[in-house]
Amino acid sequence: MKGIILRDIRKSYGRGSQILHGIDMTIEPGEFIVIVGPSGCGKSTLLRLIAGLETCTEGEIIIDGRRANDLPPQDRDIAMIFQNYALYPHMTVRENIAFGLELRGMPRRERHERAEAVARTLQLDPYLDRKPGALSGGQRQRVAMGRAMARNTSTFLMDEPLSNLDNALRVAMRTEIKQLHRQLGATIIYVTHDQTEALSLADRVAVFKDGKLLQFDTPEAIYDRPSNQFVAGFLGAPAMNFVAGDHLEGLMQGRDIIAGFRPEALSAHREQPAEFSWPARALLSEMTGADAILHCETPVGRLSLSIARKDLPSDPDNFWVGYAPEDALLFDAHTGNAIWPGQ
Ligand SMILES: Nc1ncnc2c1ncn2[C@@H]1O[C@H](COP(=O)(O)OP(=O)(O)OP(=O)(O)O)[C@@H](O)[C@H]1O
Repeated sequence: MKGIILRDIRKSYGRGSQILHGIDMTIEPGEFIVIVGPSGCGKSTLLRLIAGLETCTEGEIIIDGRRANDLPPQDRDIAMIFQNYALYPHMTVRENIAFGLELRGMPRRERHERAEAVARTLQLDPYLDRKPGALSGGQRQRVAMGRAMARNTSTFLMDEPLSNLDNALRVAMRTEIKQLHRQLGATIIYVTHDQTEALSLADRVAVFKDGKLLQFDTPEAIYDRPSNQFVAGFLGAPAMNFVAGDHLEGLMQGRDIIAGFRPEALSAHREQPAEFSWPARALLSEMTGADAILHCETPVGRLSLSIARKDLPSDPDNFWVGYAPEDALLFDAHTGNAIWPGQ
């Protein structure tokens, strides 16, 4: 079977410092997987295990149907792209892209032809004779990807490849990486701590925390049906609003729950709506374009609303925040696990 299967992967560095606690994932060929989670949760460690740069303490890594635990990195048909590009400053773009091919003994002419073909795909052909110092951050990033692509591998591992770029470039490169993925049909496993990157790039998102995989699903499922309160709060910007269950009317009673409302699920009103609302006072409104993010203070705590600018309250010191109980996602206050209707 093609693809990558991780079975009960555990990793510890010496005694008492377990970094990964039994990770199970099946990655289909051609999938774009994004691994997301807070700093230190083990994302890079998992990538390094798949690449073969580290060995796992327990568990199995199956690549294209073959147990790969003992395969050296060069025999895994995998290319890794790091955030600090690792380009050679004294080499041209052509030589940088062709570099890995030389190590594999490909003749010079063929190497350069291959580098030029890859450069065309990445729209780097005007820069083939330049050195990295004369390129923008985004162009350098593309050269690093070009080097990985030149090797014709079926799987790319990317560790925060956009984190050194400024915001505008990051957004542009996101689109490029997505297009490239369509073009190459390769499997991509991409690590980031940026939830926007995760939701916008991935076919499936893997959310990690403290060395555990909390949820592995499509961006839509992760957003709409998070499996627990951490996942709900980590993905989505602004973050989900959490309200203690005993403050809520119209929701199930008799169980300790936390209700989560996405910022777009709340509304602002000049007059008190007939039901389900809290009085509010604005703290800050951020213009994001046609919409605005309204941060406000209410008796149930601070809330963030994402609303059309035209719906911003005319009196920021005196308005109402409305909610519909059916829009709340419910979490067990003790375990943090999601509670779905009927449970
Ligand atoms: N060689 C090592 N020896 C001991 N501990 C290590 C080693 N490499 C990583 N760690 C620890 O493993 C944990 C996970 O590190 P990892 O780099 O996988 O996290 P990450 O999720 O990628 O974080 P970040 O987003 O900050 O890069 C960290 O606590 C780190 O200190």
